[in-house]
Amino acid sequence: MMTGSQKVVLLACGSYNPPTNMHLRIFELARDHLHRCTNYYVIAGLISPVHDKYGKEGLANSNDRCQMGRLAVKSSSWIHLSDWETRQEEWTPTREVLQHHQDQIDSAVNFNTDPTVKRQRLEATVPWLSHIPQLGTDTITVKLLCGADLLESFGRPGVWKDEDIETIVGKFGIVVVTREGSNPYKFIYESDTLSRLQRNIQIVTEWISNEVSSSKVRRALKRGESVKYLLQDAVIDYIRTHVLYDTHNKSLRS
Ligand SMILES: Nc1ncnc2c1ncn2[C@@H]1O[C@H](COP(=O)(O)OP(=O)(O)OP(=O)(O)O)[C@@H](O)[C@H]1O
Ligand SMILES: NC(=O)c1ccc[n+]([C@@H]2O[C@H](COP(=O)(O)O)[C@@H](O)[C@H]2O)c1
Repeated sequence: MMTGSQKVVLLACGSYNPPTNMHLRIFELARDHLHRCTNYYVIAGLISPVHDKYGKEGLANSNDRCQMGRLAVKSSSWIHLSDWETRQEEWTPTREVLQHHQDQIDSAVNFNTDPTVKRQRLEATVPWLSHIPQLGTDTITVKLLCGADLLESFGRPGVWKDEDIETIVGKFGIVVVTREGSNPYKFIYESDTLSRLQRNIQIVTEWISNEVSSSKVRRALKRGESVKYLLQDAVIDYIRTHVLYDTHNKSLRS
């Protein structure tokens, strides 16, 4: 970590229905870009699966989505799963999800300067934070990590409140990974709010474009087609064992 850099936690929200290797890849791409091109130093990544009451069609239950998320992030030393959203009574808007994790981090950082005491308390209360070796007393900012499709959903009427967009981008900041079929530069140019807040938007170009999406994976699973190398093997095993995504009677090829 270079002196003067700003510590960051990247939080990505989504259905994770199921978590794919692209969900992990966008974290690696974003971290690599931020370290090479900005002053940000990424200390952790967080995957936050959405609440069951978000009500998206075909959403597997959150317990299964969190279990698959935990299995998926096992291949990473710095990406963790946060099940906080799924444990709430209702769906939580993304601005509040970011704020909750920011508050957790702030209270952990300020709690106690004795590293042993701090770690013990974190292990008991916020295990993902206790895994961060560089947790000192510096300010840590949570940023939203997303694909360009999520950024473009900001423009869909009635989906996001204007004040939430203002806070998410203006206060926290957003890191956007390009995705086939989206043009985040044009989208930002056409939005007065996003153009004004452009300093807080990092765009990361995925040159090795790969249109893996959870919906395509679900379709393949339903047809009994192989999804090996699109998902972590442990996630495929979990789907098979728990007969998710209409895989019954299908001999899921691995
Ligand atoms: N191939 C990809 N490239 C860039 N970003 C992606 C890609 N797949 C997922 N993401 C991003 O990961 C986050 C979580 O995505 P989500 O769980 O909604 O996955 P999805 O594959 O888009 O789902 P679905 O196909 O079910 O709509 C979102 O910000 C989304 O834009
Ligand atoms: N107003 C909001 O805060 C808002 C609106 C739409 C989607 N989201 C979040 O975006 C993520 C992805 O949603 P979609 O799969 O519908 O694109 C989910 O985690 C969801 O909670 C938040």
